[in-house]
Amino acid sequence: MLIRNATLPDGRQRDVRVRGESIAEVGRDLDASDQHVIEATGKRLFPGMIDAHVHFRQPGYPHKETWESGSRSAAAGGVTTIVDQPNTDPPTIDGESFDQKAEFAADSVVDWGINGGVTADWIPNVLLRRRLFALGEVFLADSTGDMGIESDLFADALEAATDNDVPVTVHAEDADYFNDDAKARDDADAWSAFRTAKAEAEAVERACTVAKEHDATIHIAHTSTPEGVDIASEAEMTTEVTPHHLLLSRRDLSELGTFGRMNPPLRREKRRQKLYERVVDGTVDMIATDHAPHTREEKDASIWDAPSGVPGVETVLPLLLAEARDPDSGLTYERVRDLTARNPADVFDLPQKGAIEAGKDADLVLVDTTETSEISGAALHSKCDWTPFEGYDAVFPEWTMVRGAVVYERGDALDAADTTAQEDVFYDHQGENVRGADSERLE
Ligand SMILES: NC(=O)N[C@@H](CC(=O)O)C(=O)O
Ligand SMILES: [Zn+2]
Ligand SMILES: [Zn+2]
Repeated sequence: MLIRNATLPDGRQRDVRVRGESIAEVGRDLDASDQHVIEATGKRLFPGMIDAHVHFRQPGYPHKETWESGSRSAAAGGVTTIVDQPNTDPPTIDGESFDQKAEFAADSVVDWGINGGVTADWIPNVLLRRRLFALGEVFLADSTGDMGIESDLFADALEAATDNDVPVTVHAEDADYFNDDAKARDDADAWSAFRTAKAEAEAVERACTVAKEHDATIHIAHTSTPEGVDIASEAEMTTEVTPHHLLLSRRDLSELGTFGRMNPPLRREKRRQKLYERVVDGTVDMIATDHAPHTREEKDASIWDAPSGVPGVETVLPLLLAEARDPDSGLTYERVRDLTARNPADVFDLPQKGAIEAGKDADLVLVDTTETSEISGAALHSKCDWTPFEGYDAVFPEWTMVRGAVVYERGDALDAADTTAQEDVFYDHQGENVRGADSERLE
């Protein structure tokens, strides 16, 4: 198959030849005889996004999301690899729970990784020898699933993971710095007042210190403050930022209400802007969504009762591409590529992923950045039919390819001239564990 005359993120126009599961060749005027040709003139081709932080909810909460619905949502958003977090039921903390989740993951149309969690009951020697993507998110405070742990256990877990060459990702909040005064309030902003910016900064600082003591590196999940990013970056640790912390602030809570409750919470507009600057200037390593679906019914509760978390896997790349269209944002298409593909592949050691180069997996997304459309929760493919980005401008993929197989085609992109809405199409495809097949499991 030949994708002809696509514009790459750096602006070069190239043909891309896909053979089997891989990119065979990237060049100009490649021979197209005997080839299925996809015409891409005027369109941009991106490496598929690696979203290192999603919650697909199976086993345990299939009414919120399943591997099928979550991975379709990912594919429709141009995400070709996802990494699932351990706060499912049962939590992913031992061999059995890992294997059970891996069976659910067989429903995924995109490639995947499974993270392992740490609780008092975890079985490190077994868990760390599975084909684990990373240990994490290790919860330094309670979030959905109440998996918060004490400092001593964190240090032990870090040591065990590092001994087994397993990366560690950390949910860094410290409940000692939560502001109990906020509990007297019942407006949506009370959650942001409660889980303070200082609680994040302190936890990042402590986690980085423990990591240095153990000669280990850690990756800080969903950093929501410029302070947290700076502390981690000065300690030479890596960070991710979610689309909601990048684009939303406490100002938006009057509209979002309890649907805007997540951990860590939305911050003040000034902090959001400083976080954005760090995403633009390269201090932040990657964007990851923390896709945390909950139903409308669940979210429609008091601020102290609503579950924490917002969906995001389908809207993240479309939102970033819309940002990159605007030269004033400072975010370039190249930077978007780095934040969504190159850097996560680098940080988490996925040499086969993250770039449009000969020899890499053919994980590709074709977009038309000359136009935007408005995000509508009802049109998304997640079981979660709402989004905090309702009405935002976005650039959705025309199609998404995983290891050489087109897994998703947008209905209205099939025949642009025909405006009678056509159905989006998903093609059968079995996503694979990016850490290798089960049968190759190490002893
Ligand atoms: N971020 C959230 O607010 N919620 C996540 C858990 C987490 O990532 O902390 C969830 O699983 O619902
Ligand atoms: Zn978290
Ligand atoms: Zn999370």
